[in-house]
Amino acid sequence: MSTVNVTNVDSEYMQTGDMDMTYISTSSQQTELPGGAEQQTMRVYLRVRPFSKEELSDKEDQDCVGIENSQTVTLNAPKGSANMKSSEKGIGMSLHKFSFSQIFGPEMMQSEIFEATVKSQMSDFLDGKNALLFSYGVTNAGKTYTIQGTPKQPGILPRVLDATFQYIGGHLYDGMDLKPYLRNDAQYLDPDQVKQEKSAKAAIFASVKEECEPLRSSGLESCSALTSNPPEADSSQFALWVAFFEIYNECVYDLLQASLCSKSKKRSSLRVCDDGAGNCYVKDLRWINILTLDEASKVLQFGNKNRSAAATKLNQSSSRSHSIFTIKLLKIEDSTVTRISEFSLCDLAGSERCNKTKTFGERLKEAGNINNSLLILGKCLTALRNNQTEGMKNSYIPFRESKLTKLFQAVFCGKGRASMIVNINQCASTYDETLHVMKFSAVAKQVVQVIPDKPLKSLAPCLVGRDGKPLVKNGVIDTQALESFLSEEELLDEEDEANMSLATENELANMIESLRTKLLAERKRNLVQEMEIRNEMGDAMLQQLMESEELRSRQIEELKESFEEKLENTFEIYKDAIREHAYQSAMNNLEDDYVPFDEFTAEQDKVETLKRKVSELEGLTSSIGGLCAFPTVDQSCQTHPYKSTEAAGDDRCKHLYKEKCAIDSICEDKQQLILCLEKRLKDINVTLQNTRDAYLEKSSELDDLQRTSKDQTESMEEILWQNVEKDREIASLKSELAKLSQNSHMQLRPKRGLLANIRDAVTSPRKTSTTQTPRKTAHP
Ligand SMILES: Nc1ncnc2c1ncn2[C@@H]1O[C@H](COP(=O)(O)OP(=O)(O)OP(=O)(O)O)[C@@H](O)[C@H]1O
Repeated sequence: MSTVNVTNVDSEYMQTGDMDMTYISTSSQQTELPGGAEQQTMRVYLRVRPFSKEELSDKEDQDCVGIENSQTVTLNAPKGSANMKSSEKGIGMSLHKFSFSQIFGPEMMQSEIFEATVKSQMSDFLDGKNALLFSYGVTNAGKTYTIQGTPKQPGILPRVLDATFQYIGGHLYDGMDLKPYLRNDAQYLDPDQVKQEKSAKAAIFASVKEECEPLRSSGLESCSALTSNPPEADSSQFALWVAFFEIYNECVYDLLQASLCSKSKKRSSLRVCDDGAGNCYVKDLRWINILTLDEASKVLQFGNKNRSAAATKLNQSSSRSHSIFTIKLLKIEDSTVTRISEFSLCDLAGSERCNKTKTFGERLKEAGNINNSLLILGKCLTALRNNQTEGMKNSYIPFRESKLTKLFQAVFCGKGRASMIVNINQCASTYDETLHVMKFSAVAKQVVQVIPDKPLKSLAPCLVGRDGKPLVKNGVIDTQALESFLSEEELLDEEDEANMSLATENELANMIESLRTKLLAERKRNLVQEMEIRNEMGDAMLQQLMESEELRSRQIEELKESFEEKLENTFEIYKDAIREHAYQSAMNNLEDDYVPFDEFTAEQDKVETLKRKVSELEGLTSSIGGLCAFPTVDQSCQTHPYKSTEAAGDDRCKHLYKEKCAIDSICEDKQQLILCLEKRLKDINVTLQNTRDAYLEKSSELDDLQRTSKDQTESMEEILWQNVEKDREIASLKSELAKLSQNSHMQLRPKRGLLANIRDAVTSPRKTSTTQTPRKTAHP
């Protein structure tokens, strides 16, 4: 096996060689947090028990356990063990290495164990904080020996009691009228109740009188005081109350019930309830006020007599239950309890497996329950560890799945410091179970605890009277709150079966009647609560809907505005472009035929003048023709008798005729010009017509564009219409919601989950609205 440096390695386990598996966690890290709180990994100690004579003669010593140093131990699989067999098949390793906060070898004395393990918890306890110590291991590994010890070798418990009495010194409160109540509170007892307490205590002591050996006489001298005593001048006093109970087959039994000693009667189990602040406690558990160490010793002996100690093949006096001894220290100032701290020492049942112990019937059930509660403890520790590991998803911690973890949930969640002593023997025959225990402890060692510097304010005790109603809490009497959680805890219980078999028919009927009344009250309370939650959720949903509606309308308004602006801009651009285009086209067409206006009017004037001249000449010609028929040139020369006058007239005619011809030709030219101008006019008209056509064409394009923009406007209107539909949906949702809350007033609906109901309520109207709402037809 290769050696590894075990310090500062932070993995759960790592392989260090062919046949070597190392399970190490960072050795107990302690960090100071702001505000003085302390954060550290759970302290897990290992105690290795010495071999007994029988074990040595049975050749149980096969070097399975090797202590390397004060924090590292190796486990070497012996031949024939399941672990060796699987490692031979290539599954897993045969050599395992584990690290602990501290390892105690077989030679370690009880006093050394006490000093090294519970020192910090002890001072926490005396300082007003809670502490929890587990002993965990396979059966016959030395758990009870470590916790309780023997009269000659007292274990941790008697030493804790002794150290507490040493601390209290002369400040002991012997009034017995202030008693622990629920989990963290105290009750003020009237004289009658004090009498009852005294007689119960006397009954216990009477039954153990003869057998009791005072603890102090048997070796507690070495127990040193862990903290300095309260100063003499300090007027505060301390009362010490103890309880002793066991969890057997997932039922809680009080080990200090006097009746338990008689075998004829069946034991009644106690209920684990919630005090309303998330702290579980054992209801009706007997608390005994102890004034001396001798009294404590008697209480312990009495409880031990009651323990379920059924014989198994491995250990004739093996304890088959988890036994829990709890000490409560009440600090009393001016007749008021100002502080309560609790130290629980839990001796867990053996963690062996069924096949190994050859268990059958009742023993098989025991083993199942033991393994189950240890499994849940392991699950809780694993979940706690995982939740504290960065990057790991927060997982559910199954505290409430077993009585054991339910009771100590608060301690694991920061209301105290927990530590664990893992007990192992070195026997080859129990190697596989021992390996299992070691792996479990590797997980426990990685659980981080945050221990507050001062006792938590929320744990400040509440003092209650005989009726259980608080006298004062934070200076204010809060009877209503207490009443509500007391009625709750009555109803929170899961198991009454254990008591049922003992009850008479009448008692059962009464019980049923009272349960029915409680059930009705509980239903009523639930209904009110459900209504409140519904209303709250309804209001929240309505608020959310209104906000989202407002946001959507705002968005639509903005969208609409931006669209309109864009459309207007586009229109303007198109209009300008069309105007420009029409002008350009007109200019292009006109350019070729362009006649300056002045020239054109001058031409027209000339034409008019010429026309006038032509008509004058025509008038003149016709008047001459009236006097003498105008002859042809040859004819006039042959026929006229008076030649001289005739010749003069002929010349004039000829001259006129020439003038007329010249004028005719000018007229003809002018006519030509007019025709030409008319033709040009026609051409200009055609050009104008073309320009108008082009303009019309562009106009139609503009119309198209307008139509397109109209379509866009319509699609926007469509969006707006959809919005209206959404509004309708919202309105229908609101009315549905109102109906729902009305319904919840009217009838108690089966509790199938509030969220499911709301989801139904929310989804059903949506479906109908989407299928039935008529769609708006598009505008033409
Ligand atoms: N460190 C030790 N030194 C001497 N004897 C020890 C030591 N540890 C345990 N023993 C003895 O071993 C036997 C078994 O121890 P114990 O009853 O404490 O085991 P256990 O783990 O509590 O068993 P179970 O789970 O069955 O109750 C007892 O006789 C006890 O006295």
